[in-house]
Amino acid sequence: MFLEVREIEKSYGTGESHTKVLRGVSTTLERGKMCIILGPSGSGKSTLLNAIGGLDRVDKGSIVVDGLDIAKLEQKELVLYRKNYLGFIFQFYHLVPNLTVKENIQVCEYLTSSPLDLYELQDALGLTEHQNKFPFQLSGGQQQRCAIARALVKNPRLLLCDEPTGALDYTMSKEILVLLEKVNQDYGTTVLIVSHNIAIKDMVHKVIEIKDGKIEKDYRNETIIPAGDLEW
Ligand SMILES: Nc1ncnc2c1ncn2[C@@H]1O[C@H](COP(=O)(O)OP(=O)(O)OP(=O)(O)O)[C@@H](O)[C@H]1O
Repeated sequence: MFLEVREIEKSYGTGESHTKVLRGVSTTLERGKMCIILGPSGSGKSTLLNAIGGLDRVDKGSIVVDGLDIAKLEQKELVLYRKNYLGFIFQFYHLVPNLTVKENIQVCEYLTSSPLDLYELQDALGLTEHQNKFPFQLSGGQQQRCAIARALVKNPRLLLCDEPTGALDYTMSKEILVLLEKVNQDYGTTVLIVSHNIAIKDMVHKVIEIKDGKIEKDYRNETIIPAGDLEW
């Protein structure tokens, strides 16, 4: 199994402000599959994604990614894990404002000895004509495409997406979902998406629904609908 999450628990705060956010979460994901984590606001979706991404530590349980038990890693090893295994996409792109599209992607290209071809990637993501523009000269969808290219250039094994379409309108959201699907198909990248958009559950291989820090539903889709055909 590519990803195995076993009985993880996570709390924030102490005393009266103590909140148990993840209460024994277990799940798995096969290599090369797409998965969505759904659930109400505050249910623990981002906390789970951040734990898998090594951005936050869990209190109990284990998270094994491609054979690596990340809950056991020291801080320096966690940095290497994020560098060597992961790509991140967030709701608000987080591009470097004074770098062009191409330069934003290059920042991550230098993180690996075997990056994907920058120009092919720009082409695949429709960024070639925008490569010399700065983020403020781009639409939200174009900025997110740049963020996807930046996450992908180091050819990560796992792409973690926290509300990747949260700041985009319908058309641009769909364009980004089609791209994520293409990335999964063309590069075989395992993709884990946190979103409030329940339509996405029809285009992914696996659906996890969280409520109050526990998994309520966890199932595989028998059939999946192409992202371009989703309606919401
Ligand atoms: N660093 C933190 N310190 C304290 N509490 C936190 C921290 N991060 C998250 N929480 C709390 O943990 C709970 C779960 O947060 P999380 O962001 O995982 O939820 P979510 O399901 O992703 O919500 P949303 O859909 O609104 O983004 C919330 O009650 C939140 O306030």
